[in-house]
Order: sequence, then C-alpha cells, then structure tokens
Amino acid sequence: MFEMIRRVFKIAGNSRGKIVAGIVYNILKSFFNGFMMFGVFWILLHLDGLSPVVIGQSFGVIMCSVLGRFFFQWMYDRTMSGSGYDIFRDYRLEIGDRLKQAPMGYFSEQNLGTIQAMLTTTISDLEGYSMLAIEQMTSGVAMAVLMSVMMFLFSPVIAGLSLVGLALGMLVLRWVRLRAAQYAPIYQEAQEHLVGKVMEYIRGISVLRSFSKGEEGQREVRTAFQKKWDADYGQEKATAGVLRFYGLTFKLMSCVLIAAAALLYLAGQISLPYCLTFLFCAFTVYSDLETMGNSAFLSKKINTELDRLEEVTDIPKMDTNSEKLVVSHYDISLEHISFGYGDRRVIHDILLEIPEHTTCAIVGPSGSGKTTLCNLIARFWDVQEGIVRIGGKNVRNYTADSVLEHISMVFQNVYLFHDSVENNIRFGRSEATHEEVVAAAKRACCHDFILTLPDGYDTIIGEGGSTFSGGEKQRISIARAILKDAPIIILDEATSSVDPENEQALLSAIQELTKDKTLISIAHRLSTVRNADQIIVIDHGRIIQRGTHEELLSIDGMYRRFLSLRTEAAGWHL
Ligand SMILES: Nc1ncnc2c1ncn2[C@@H]1O[C@H](COP(=O)(O)OP(=O)(O)OP(=O)(O)O)[C@@H](O)[C@H]1O
Repeated sequence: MFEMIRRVFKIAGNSRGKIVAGIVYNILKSFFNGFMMFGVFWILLHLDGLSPVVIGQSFGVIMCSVLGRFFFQWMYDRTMSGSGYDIFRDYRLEIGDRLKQAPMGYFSEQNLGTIQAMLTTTISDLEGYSMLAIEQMTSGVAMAVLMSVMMFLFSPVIAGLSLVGLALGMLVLRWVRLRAAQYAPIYQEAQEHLVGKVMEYIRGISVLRSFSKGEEGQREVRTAFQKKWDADYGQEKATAGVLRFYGLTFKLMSCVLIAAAALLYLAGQISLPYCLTFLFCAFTVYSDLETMGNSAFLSKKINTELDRLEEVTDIPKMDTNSEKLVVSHYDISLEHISFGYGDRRVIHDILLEIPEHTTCAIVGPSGSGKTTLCNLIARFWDVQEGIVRIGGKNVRNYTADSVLEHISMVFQNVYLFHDSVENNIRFGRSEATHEEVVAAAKRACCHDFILTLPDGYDTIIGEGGSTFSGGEKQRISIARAILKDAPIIILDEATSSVDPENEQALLSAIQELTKDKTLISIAHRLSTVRNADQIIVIDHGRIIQRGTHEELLSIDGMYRRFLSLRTEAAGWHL
C-alpha cells in the first residue's frame, strides 16, 4: 500500500513538500482525535469525587482534542486540496513535452487511443482519488498505532487484543488487495479499449457509412461499452463483499474488546474507570482503519494505473541534444541512408545530393518509400544508417524543431485546425499581420474563395478541414507555407485530379511557393517532373534511376514505363 504513496511522491515534482506536510497534518489530526479518550478517562477516574476543577480539566482536554483535530484537518485541506490536480497537471504537461520530442512512428493508431485514454480518463481518475487514498491510509495507520500505544499504557491485555484485531484486519485487507489486483487491469484494459473504439468509430464514420457498415461499427462500440460495464460491475461485485468482511472483522473485534474489558473488571484486574474507558474506546479504535479498506482497494487500482501510465509514457526521445540547427546554405545530402519501420527495411543505402535552389522530383510506385524518404529529410524519424545533412550539418545533432524551421511541408492530406481561416494560415508564422496573411493567401490563389465564405478570413473551419474541398484545403496549406517562407520545400503533390480551374489555381500557388527554394517533390504531374533539375526513381526503397527528364526518357527503364502508364491513365502529353 505504501508503495502507492512512494510512486505518487515520485511523480509529484514541486508538490512533494505539500504531500509530506499533508501526511504530517493527517497524523497529528489522528493524534488529537485519540486524545479525546484522556478527557473521558479523567472524568471516569474521578467519578467518586467529581468537582468543577476535574470537569474543567476534562472539558479542556476534550476541547483541545476537538479544536486540534479541526485545526489539523483544516491545515490538511488547505495544503492538499488541489494537490492531486497540481501533480497531474504537471505530469500532463511533462507528457506533452515528451510527445513533442517523440519520433513520428510513436503516433500509431493504437498508441493514439491509448495516449488519449491515459491523458483523459486515467489521469482524471488519479487526480480524483490518489490524495483521498493517501489521506485514508495515513489516518488509518496513525490511529491504529496511537490507540494501541495508549491502550498498552492502560492494560497490556486489552492492547494485545486490539493488536490481534489489527492483524486480522490486515489479513482481510490482503484479500481485498488480491481481489483488486485481479480486477484493476481488467478495468484498465476495458477503459482503454472503449476510448480506442469510440475514437475509431468517430474517425471512420464516413467510411463505415459509405460501405453501409454503420451498424457494424456501432456494434463494436456497443460491445466495448458492455465490456466496460462488465469490468465495472465485476470489480464492484468482487470487492464490495470482501470490504464488508473487512468492516465486520473490526466490529467483531470491538465486541471482543468490550467483553474482555468487562471480564477483566469482573476478575478485579482493572478498576471501573478503566473498564468504562475501554468500552468507550472499543469502537473508536478501529474507526479510521475501517475507511482504510477503501483506500487499500484504491491503492491497488492506482498502482495499476500508474504502471500503465509509465508504460505508455515511456516515450522514445529523439532530441537528446538541444542545439539548434543554424546553416549558411541549404544543400541537402543523403549519405548512404537506410531506414526501416521496426524490423522492416524500407529505405536502402540511398545516396543523393540536392544542391540549394534546385528541384528534385521523386517518382516511383506506391509503397516504394517516397514519403518515408521525405520524412527522413525533415527528421520526423532518424535514419538507422548513414547521415542526412542540411547545409553540410548532420540533422541528427540538432533539435527536430529547429530542423523543421527550415522546411515547409505540403502534404496531400492537409489537416486544417478547428479555427478561423486566418489563424490556419497564420500557423505558418504566428507573428504575421493580417495584411501578410492576406498577401500569402493571394499568392496561394485562395484569397478570392476565402472572400466568398460567410465570415471571410474569420470563418471557422470544421475540424480537420471537413468544410473545404481537397483543392481548397491544399491551397490554404500552401498559403501557410508561403507565409512561413522556409528555404526548403517538401511537396507531396495531390494524386487525385481536381477540376481544371482549381488545378490551375493550385499550380500557380505551388509556383509561388517554390520560387527560389530548394524543392523536393513527390511528383505526380508531368510538368513538375519535366522541369525538375534532377529526377530520382525509387523502387523498393532504392534509387534505381536518376537524371533529367530527357536523360531518363532516352533509356529504357522504369521512368519511361512509368511515364507511358501515366500518359495513358492521366492523359499526359510527352
Ligand atoms: N508508419 C509506418 N509504419 C510502418 N510501415 C510504414 C509506415 N509508413 C509507411 N510504411 C511502409 O513503408 C513502405 C514505404 O511507404 P511510403 O509511404 O514511404 O511509400 P510511398 O512511396 O510514399 O507510397 P505512396 O506513393 O503510396 O504514398 C510501405 O511499404 C509502407 O507500408
């Protein structure tokens, strides 16, 4: 049980002092609570010759006990209220920092569901009950120790019996913990499963509907809800009964203490005041220990949640070095780089030079490694062999953020944030003025269509950009990149054809964006390929051809075949 306190303490950061102070106040509160017994004892001891002085003394002790208890409870509340939220707010922020430094590979679909479950439900649970568990546990133990010591001063036999009760209670508590250990992981798993399924259902709802599988998707979510209900119910059922036993043990032991006190009095071993004091204490001795049953269960649950939290937040780190990349030129060189996802190699020994202000078009079949190659240049992942250099410097030695400051990436699947059009464009450079945003939008050929929106630049975009067409989204993302004005552009051209008017606007936007830049383009348009300074053809993660359009066209190889296929498919004219 104390393992849980140790672990919460470990992640408590700046709140550690508060936890220690809270525990001390809690112990003092229990001490004052137990102190009341002396006031009662004092009156009982002087029953034969009760005087106002004795009553006053006794009253003083009882008042002292009540006020002391009140004071330390108040101090405890003052110190500890909100501590759970402080600790886990800091912990959330820490996870946020670690996520920023994680390689992109970490953000797999499976991880996203789990991370979401951890950052929301699991941490909310911990915020809510970790401090409560600490409070219940410390007062339970403090009260039990204190009462046992005090009883020992009055009668070793009664003290011995109360310790037997304590030992029995601990045995039942072990049983509670075993039950909790059995159910806590099931509950945790059901919780994560539910969050994952709900997220998947919401994300994939359009696909599910278009394939008339909405009902099927719902069924999975319903099953996940049922599984969660089973876990909740199972946990409740398994532990509630045992917790009743735990309470019963102490009640029975209180009866034994009463009987023992009466018998000792009958046998002339203790006097009446002692006997009456024991009768008075028989039920209070275990009161705090009874509530400790809940905390035993909670502590097991908290430990399981902390295990899971540690597992999930053991995030691989890319930036072990905090130096920023500063370069004087923007030549890019890939020196024999190789890379794989897990054990699966997808990039093999690539050697490539892209001089500053030149364009390099990458072509190749689907799955050949084009996107992966671009992501390695942007340091979304680190290469496993070889070196990626920008301006002659190994990107691995600099922070991922600083590498990306020099690069603008325009993806096929554009993600727009649920915010105004203006802020989505300003994302490229947060300090840009409205005029600069408009100028970028004009250059990206999206100013006119933005003006037709209900609130112009203030129009709020649906999450992910759901309220815009593919071409419009891509032009807004180009405006973003124009505003950023990074010297290196990585462009993943749209494969799907857009209507001619949009296509023309898109091409003009791309031309504006890429003027005087170093451009790496996953090319799907003939114009991009034909005008590139160099073209590389990738197959199965290897460069199998390189050269200009004319050079590659003159040899029989994948490029020529690829081009003739595209000619047929997309109506290209060579
Ligand atoms: N995050 C990932 N985890 C595991 N494997 C991946 C991941 N991303 C891509 N792959 C695999 O790596 C290989 C190269 O993928 P990549 O996306 O780089 O190809 P591509 O040439 O860009 O394909 P396309 O033209 O279809 O976009 C593929 O076999 C793909 O399945």
